[in-house]
Amino acid sequence: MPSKFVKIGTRGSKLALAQAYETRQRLMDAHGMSEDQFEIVVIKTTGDMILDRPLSEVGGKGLFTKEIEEALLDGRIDLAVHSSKDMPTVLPDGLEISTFLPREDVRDAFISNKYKTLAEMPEGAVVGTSSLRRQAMVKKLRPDLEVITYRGNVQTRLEKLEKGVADATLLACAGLRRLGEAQVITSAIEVEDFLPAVGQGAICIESRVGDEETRSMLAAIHHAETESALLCERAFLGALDGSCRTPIAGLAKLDGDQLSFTGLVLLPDGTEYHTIEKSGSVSDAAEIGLAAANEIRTKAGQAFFDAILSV
Ligand SMILES: NCc1[nH]cc(CCC(=O)O)c1CC(=O)O
Repeated sequence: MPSKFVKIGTRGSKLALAQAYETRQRLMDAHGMSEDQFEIVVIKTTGDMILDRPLSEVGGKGLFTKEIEEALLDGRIDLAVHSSKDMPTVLPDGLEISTFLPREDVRDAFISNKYKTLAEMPEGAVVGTSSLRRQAMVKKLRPDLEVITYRGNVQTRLEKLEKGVADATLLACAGLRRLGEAQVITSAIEVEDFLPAVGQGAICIESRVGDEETRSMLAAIHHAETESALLCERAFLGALDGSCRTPIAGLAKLDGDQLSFTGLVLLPDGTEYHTIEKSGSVSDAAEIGLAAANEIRTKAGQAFFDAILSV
């Protein structure tokens, strides 16, 4: 049993705290540790402070991670818990993603008090979302709907729905489940219709390179299948120079030692999109993601990528 006192760094949103508590609980179960051997250290990030603009307008990478990574490098925390979806593909020197927890439901949820599915919405109905990927995919499936962008955490987005600012919204099933809010899901949208963001539903844990004590403690809660899927998806995103704010989707599925990846890139207005499918051995997860990125770049052309990366 680790004798050390463990400091877990996290953002302060309800979802981030739920992820930190899940990590703490898994460590307690794996090592017979007690809650008082942990401290949850809440760190405010740039992304938490700017609430009045879409993140795509704020720009810059690592809006939800930079301040937490500084605390990790300074030794103020021993490990940081993140949504993989919000993690940049390039980490600062000296840090690594050492651990993935078992992935939750990867699907997006359709949430509405008026309609049961996206397909059922009448022409001109309003979907509110903060994500360019979701905006683009709604436009691809239903060009006749209106999409408005709004920001805020899961709670404030649900409140906006209550107030009638939009007729429906889309959120990750995983986040809602972790918040204990799964009852608000009107219907889960299958990934064949609505491809999730790279990393959606997967919690990852970042630690210092060379901190073997923390690493070996974390090894007991690591989920290798999730890591393989994420290696593939993050290689795809990284090679395309995308982030959680670009209209890029990707999902790797594992079946025994086989991995199949689907990737999708879209213009924000949904008028043009390109898909790619690649499969191979799980041991080549990152190579499959890279190959998919190279093929989709050739397929879509550089002008298309210049357009989506400058939005
Ligand atoms: N960008 C915010 C964010 N980051 C991770 C999740 C959901 C949880 C997850 O995908 O693990 C969310 C909210 C959402 O998209 O609904």
